[in-house]
Amino acid sequence: MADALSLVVEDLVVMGDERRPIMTLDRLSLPRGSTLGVRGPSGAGKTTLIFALAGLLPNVSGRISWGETDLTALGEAGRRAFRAAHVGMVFQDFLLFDELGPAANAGVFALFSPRRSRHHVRTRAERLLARMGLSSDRSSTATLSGGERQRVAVARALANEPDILLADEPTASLHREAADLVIGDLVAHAREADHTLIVASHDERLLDRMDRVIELAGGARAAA
Ligand SMILES: Nc1ncnc2c1ncn2[C@@H]1O[C@H](COP(=O)(O)OP(=O)(O)OP(=O)(O)O)[C@@H](O)[C@H]1O
Repeated sequence: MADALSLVVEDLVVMGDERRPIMTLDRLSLPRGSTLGVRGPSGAGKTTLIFALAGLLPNVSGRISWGETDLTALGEAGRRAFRAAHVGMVFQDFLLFDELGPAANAGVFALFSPRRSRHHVRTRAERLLARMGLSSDRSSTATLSGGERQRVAVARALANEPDILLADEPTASLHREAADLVIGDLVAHAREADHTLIVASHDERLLDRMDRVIELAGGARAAA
């Protein structure tokens, strides 16, 4: 596992399809291994910030430095390599493979892992699913409920033990009890080994567990 990384964001501007800024953040500094919540009204740019921090967006100016690496100075291939080495993501709309079962989805990173760590990723995925109360022997995720799909997506992100975990509304489609379990898993993952955790969320129970919370106002320049 790679060392945890600190984060420095400066003068971040993300441009939308019409070449207009859709998210701006003046400054954010996060020590390695800390947890951050991002709140803000719908459309404020929370998803955009999470995607930019993962290096998923092309039209980004300013600085996003994870340790020594400035993502805004890298091309697409460089950002992809950085993501593969460091970043786990929980997407708002899950992005599961419907035709694969929960275990195959949660353990999908085993396919891209070095041979020696594949078994570890798969075992960890199955352990996480069991802890979340999900049977791993179904052959498809198409018929799972929204909450169940959410838990598979969280298990997938955690199975790979990323040193940076970015999550977009990870509890949005869960009932309270399942949401609290997922919150416990995300925070435990961060605390276990000084992993960095950044979550965009409206869930106050989740935000309360973060070391810090920043507010995106949308449109206006934000600083943290
Ligand atoms: N590629 C794009 N081109 C133009 N505008 C975009 C693009 N992507 C997002 N937007 C707009 O940018 C704004 C921020 O979107 P974003 O999804 O980041 O908000 P959010 O805070 O995550 O909202 P929600 O809480 O509803 O998920 C929105 O007004 C959205 O419509």
